[in-house]
Amino acid sequence: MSSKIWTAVDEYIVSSLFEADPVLDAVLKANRDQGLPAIDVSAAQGKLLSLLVRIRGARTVLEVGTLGGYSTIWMARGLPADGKVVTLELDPHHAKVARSNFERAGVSGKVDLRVGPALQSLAALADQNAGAFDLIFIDADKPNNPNYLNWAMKLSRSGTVIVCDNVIRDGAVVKENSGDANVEGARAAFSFIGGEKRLDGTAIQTVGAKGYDGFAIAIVE
Ligand SMILES: C[S@@+](CC[C@H](N)C(=O)[O-])C[C@H]1O[C@@H](n2cnc3c(N)ncnc32)[C@H](O)[C@@H]1O
Repeated sequence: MSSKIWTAVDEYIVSSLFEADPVLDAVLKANRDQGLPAIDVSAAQGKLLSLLVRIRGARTVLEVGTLGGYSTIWMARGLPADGKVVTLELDPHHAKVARSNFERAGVSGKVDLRVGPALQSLAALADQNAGAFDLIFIDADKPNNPNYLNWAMKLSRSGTVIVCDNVIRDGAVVKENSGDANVEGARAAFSFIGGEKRLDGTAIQTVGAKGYDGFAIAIVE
């Protein structure tokens, strides 16, 4: 089974279930034209995030790792009119592209984009009593996964849903001492979720246009 068929099935999912979406197509085009790496979530994954926001009845979302705002837009679309996504991005160029994408998608009023190292932005959010968030999506530098999960616990309440992306990594997650900091970050996410009594979680392996990976999902008890 090759990644070609995974991509074809992703295209089938999108063409069967989604309306044509020139805005999101333009967002992805802008991201590539502006030199951002193609590490946005897939359309099927973005829709899942949007559905999770709706299923949770979330009004407030925290995202760690904006890139060009593709996943942010999907989640913003799942929120009610007065809902808010706070999204954190290190790279000023990514943030600039994301801002113009939020305008393009008509979600600027729902998005609070904060530029800088996420650990600093998270500390500032805690100082400002900005939590508790209803859903938290962690998708930034993977070695910091346990630090982000630690902040997520502080910025959550009972019922908060936490999603952590890229935790399977072509199956390398099962390797101890892989020497790969991203794999170690994925394993650290599992250790954190498994070791935190207030979290009840699982992880789902996925294949698709983005290859073989997966996400962890947990709820705060
Ligand atoms: C995988 S991309 C995010 C993709 C985005 N969630 C999407 O699906 O459209 C990861 C992003 O995290 C950002 N990032 C990396 N380290 C960071 C840090 N320490 N603080 C904040 N953002 C960081 C990167 O610049 C990159 O834009």
